[in-house]
Amino acid sequence: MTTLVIDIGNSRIKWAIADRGHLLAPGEACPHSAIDALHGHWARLPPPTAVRYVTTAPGPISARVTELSQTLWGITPRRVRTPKEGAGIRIAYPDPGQLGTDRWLAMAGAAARGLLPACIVDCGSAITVDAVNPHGHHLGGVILAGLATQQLGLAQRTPGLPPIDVEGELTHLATDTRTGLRSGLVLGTAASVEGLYNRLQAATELDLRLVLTGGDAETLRPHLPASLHAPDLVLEGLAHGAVST
Ligand SMILES: Nc1ncnc2c1ncn2[C@@H]1O[C@H](COP(=O)(O)OP(=O)(O)OP(=O)(O)O)[C@@H](O)[C@H]1O
Ligand SMILES: CC(C)(CO)[C@@H](O)C(=O)NCCC(=O)O
Ligand SMILES: [K+]
Repeated sequence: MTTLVIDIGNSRIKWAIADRGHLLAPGEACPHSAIDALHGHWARLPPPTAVRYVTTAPGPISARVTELSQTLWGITPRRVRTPKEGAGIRIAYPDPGQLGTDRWLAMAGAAARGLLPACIVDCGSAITVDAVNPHGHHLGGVILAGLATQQLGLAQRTPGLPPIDVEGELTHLATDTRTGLRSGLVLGTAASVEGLYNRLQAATELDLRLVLTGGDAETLRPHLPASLHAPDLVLEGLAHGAVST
């Protein structure tokens, strides 16, 4: 009775096999451009009994994932969508369907791990920062550009600047262009997240646990106070939500 859970983000596809609400070993994240390689990975899996996915980027990639699942196992994957209330989370948006399903699932994953009250920061193509109280009530949140998205923006609008390599020295007092760009990206984004976290703590009057997930969580974490890294929170929420909703 295993379920293949898949998170189709704007940059990458993440997946794992889940059993009764818990993740077994997650697979490697796969860029959209490498989707054909998934066929090879999935063909080696013991056939799942169900396939569930979340997408923030509907279109050809979701269609391709659906086709792979149908070809390999004859299963049409179910797309999960944000409910008003589900998997231990009540959504703050008056129109819950507007909230990215990955955001609901990350909150559900945090609730399932007993991490509430929390400020959940999903560091993907976009960075989302959401506050959830101890009862699983989502209180709201914000969306900003992620690291790769910021890099792309600079590369397009300021083509005279060199490309940014996130590996290397970080300092607020950079004395060369590459260090300044890298430090602005990493330290500047971490400072944004920290500032938002502090403001959310003040606004909600809650002692929120700072929980990081998403592809850039590890890059940002060293520059954030006492944060907890939960690498597969969306997939965990998907595994958990699949059995509880
Ligand atoms: N091996 C890698 N390949 C590509 N991006 C990577 C890799 N490792 C880390 N990243 C970072 O991951 C980020 C994307 O994260 P993630 O895969 O969680 O996003 P996503 O789920 O596709 O996006 P979103 O949920 O916002 O639609 C990029 O900003 C990039 O810097
Ligand atoms: C913000 C992203 C892209 C983050 O993956 C996703 O959650 C999304 O497409 N959200 C829809 C808009 C919203 O959450 O309000
Ligand atoms: K995501």
